[in-house]
Amino acid sequence: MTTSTSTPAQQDSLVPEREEPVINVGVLGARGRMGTEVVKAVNAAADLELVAMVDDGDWLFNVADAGAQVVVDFTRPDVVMDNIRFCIDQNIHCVVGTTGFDEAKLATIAEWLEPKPDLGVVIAPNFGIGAVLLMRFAQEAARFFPSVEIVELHHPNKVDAPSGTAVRTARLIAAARRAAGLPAAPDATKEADSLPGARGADIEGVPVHAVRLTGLVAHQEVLMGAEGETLTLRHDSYDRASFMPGVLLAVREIGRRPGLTVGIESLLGL
Ligand SMILES: NC(=O)C1=CN([C@@H]2O[C@H](COP(=O)(O)OP(=O)(O)OC[C@H]3O[C@@H](n4cnc5c(N)ncnc54)[C@H](O)[C@@H]3O)[C@@H](O)[C@H]2O)C=CC1
Ligand SMILES: O=C(O)C1=N[C@H](C(=O)O)C[C@H](O)C1
Repeated sequence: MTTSTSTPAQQDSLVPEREEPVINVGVLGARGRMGTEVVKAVNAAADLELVAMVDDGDWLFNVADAGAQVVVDFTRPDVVMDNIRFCIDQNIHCVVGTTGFDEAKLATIAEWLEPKPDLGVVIAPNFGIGAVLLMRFAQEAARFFPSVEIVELHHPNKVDAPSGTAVRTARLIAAARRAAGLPAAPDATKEADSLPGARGADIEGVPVHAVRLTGLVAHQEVLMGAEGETLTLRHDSYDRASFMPGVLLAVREIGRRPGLTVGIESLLGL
């Protein structure tokens, strides 16, 4: 069903030591690239029970009927809000890897959660531990470098561009720069003599470039420059198994984290 060569132990490297009751898990987007990997990882985890696999055209109520306590969503940006609404209505915790969230959508989800104080939604643009660390390192370094650009590189079937990770990284860098009193690079992507698009997308003053290439999975570089030196931070996901420890951590933790959590940094103790 998948091409991953990782072992269950590798996929479950953040498994807790303590004994916990089994958690019933439903997967939305179960036949997709990520959903397939999640199904495999949940099946390999002794403390998780896969109770429902739902894909496009399937009956969404299957997850509720099957008694899912946590749903994992890797679907599409245009359907994920409806899925989250459904899960909240059904009192099911939601771990969401699907991309495409802006502040307005996050605020809507927080509103939906208000009357359900015990329910949790975790939305993470990237569940890869290395990618989360890259974002943190980029934030740390941002105030020391006047120039910064992001290059994200993915498989050619990716639905969105730029990636959710690149958008979040750019916003975190921009916030760190503002906090340090650095100016946003003025019109960083709009040089007078450039072909439109040649300087990438402008996200809060950070140019973001998206590469789509057969052979790639998910990769990101943050390039920072100062007089006479550059710093390059790079992360590579060569296999979708790399996202699974983060996904399983969120599935196990969400019952203890009511409300909306964006990113898995807090779950990792960062
Ligand atoms: N947060 C993270 O760590 C990661 C996030 N992603 C994101 O996850 C999303 C999915 O990526 P892939 O798995 O590569 O896409 P994919 O296209 O392989 O899979 C999406 C699946 O969702 C299904 N689907 C569509 N509408 C549905 C609905 N209403 N209900 C249930 N299933 C539905 C599709 O039929 C498909 O099987 C994208 O937004 C991607 O950016 C991908 C990798 C890692
Ligand atoms: O679609 C993908 O593949 C990925 N999507 C996420 C994103 O948009 O950031 C995470 C990772 O980059 C893989």
